[in-house]
Amino acid sequence: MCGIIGIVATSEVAPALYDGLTVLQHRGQDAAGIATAVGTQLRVHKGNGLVRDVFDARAMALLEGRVGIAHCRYPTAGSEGTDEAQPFYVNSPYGIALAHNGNLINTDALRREVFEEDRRNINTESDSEVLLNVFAHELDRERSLSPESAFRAIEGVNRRSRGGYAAVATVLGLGLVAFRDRHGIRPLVLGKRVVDGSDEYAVASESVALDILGFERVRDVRPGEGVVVTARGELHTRMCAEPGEPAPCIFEYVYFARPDSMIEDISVHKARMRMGVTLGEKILRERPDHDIDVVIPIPDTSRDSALELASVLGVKYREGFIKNRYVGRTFIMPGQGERAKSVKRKLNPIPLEFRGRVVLLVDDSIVRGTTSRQIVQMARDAGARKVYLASAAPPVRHPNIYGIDMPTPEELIAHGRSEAEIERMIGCDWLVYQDLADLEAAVAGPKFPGRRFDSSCFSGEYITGVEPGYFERLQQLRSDDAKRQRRLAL
Ligand SMILES: O=P(O)(O)OC[C@H]1O[C@H](OP(=O)(O)OP(=O)(O)O)[C@H](O)[C@@H]1O
Ligand SMILES: NC(=O)CC[C@H](N)C(=O)O
Ligand SMILES: [Mg+2]
Repeated sequence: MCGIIGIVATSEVAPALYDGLTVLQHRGQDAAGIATAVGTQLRVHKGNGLVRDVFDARAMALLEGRVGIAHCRYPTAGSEGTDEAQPFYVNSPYGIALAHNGNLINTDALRREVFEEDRRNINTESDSEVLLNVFAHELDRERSLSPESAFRAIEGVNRRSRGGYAAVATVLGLGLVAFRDRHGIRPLVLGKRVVDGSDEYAVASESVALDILGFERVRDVRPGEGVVVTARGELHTRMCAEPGEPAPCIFEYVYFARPDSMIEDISVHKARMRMGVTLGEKILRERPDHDIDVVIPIPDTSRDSALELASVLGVKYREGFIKNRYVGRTFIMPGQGERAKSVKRKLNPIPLEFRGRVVLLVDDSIVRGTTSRQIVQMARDAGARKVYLASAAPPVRHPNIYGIDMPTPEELIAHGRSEAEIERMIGCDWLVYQDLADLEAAVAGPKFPGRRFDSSCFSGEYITGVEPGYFERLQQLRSDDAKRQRRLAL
């Protein structure tokens, strides 16, 4: 899952883009980049690493301009190489830089089309470079450059592209362009601030980026909608696709987004608290005579749910694992070896919270099972009498194809396994998962009952449909094994 942000201001935007990226860092730790428009030039600086490692004073000085976009990357396509860091750039028409969060599922067909019919070169394996070239080609068909022509180009993109995408672009001579796929799978939110009487706008993956930059959250960009903010600060919006059924990704609420963000008018923090309540109620239903002494969250993401769950059970909540704040998120690391090592470096138990106790560990989700297997063992080693495990999300049994890098069913611990088998593999005394209907109701909350989400990694239902052979090809390209081979070749 990547983080994107675009800003049009009345003063230099690079410092704000940088600050915005630092609060979107949890969405992608592999690479980062900023592109700004100044006069007739696009300035781009990008590289592998965390935001703070990619930019230094020299790079920031280069990034002049009052219109710009930025990206932090967690790859779902292509390699982890520097040349696939974003934003991507094309010099024609006008000069366009684009940053993308999501994953296209018709990349191969589009890549062929772009080369054979649009006669454009794609230099990397990245789906985002394909998306940029589709947009560039569609814009090139227009006679002039205006918000209207950009909207028609976005219509073209939406007609041709399938998958999950939220994108920001800067087009020389126009300003900032942003768009979102017709199901709104990936998030994108619009913000506004007034500086010395002038309007300034920003779009970002998460509202937390708007908050820290002093932009007020106006609303989410609608599924299929295009947004243009001209370099002079005029906002234009238009629907650029046949309306599709909205299906925002539920995994944003489960794991990806920061709790202090609002997505689709739903507070991520509140959604997680409600997940804790419904999971607690399930435990009370299924194990009314439970013997749990203490509820312990697996930091960071599960905290909101664990606290509420403990209160529903009427059991005390304790922080039993201390997280090394200098180790990043482990789930979004590229290789299994690195992920497994990082859990140990990241979490350390406080034995007195475990010794002689029956503990219920709570995590937001169990994906590959890397975290839970180690954590359960750590709890036992720290002296727990019994170790139970609760997951605020249902079993992840199916690949995600819209921007979360879980492409290979065999790598998912729950794929093709019953809950009893998973329990045995994880080594806990019992395991409880949230039911999907409860998760969806918890996220929708009282304000949006019955709202539909993209829950494909739990249900196996893909709102875009999937071409035959797609999963097999994805697996060949993106399994941990394939990634290891590619890294060796770099
Ligand atoms: O079953 P797994 O494959 O281990 O994946 C699931 C775990 O990974 C994530 O934690 P992560 O360390 O990435 O981030 P966090 O600190 O935000 O919880 C998530 O919160 C789970 O703890
Ligand atoms: N997680 C994402 O949003 C990834 C964006 C894009 N598919 C890439 O791999 O760079
Ligand atoms: Mg975690």
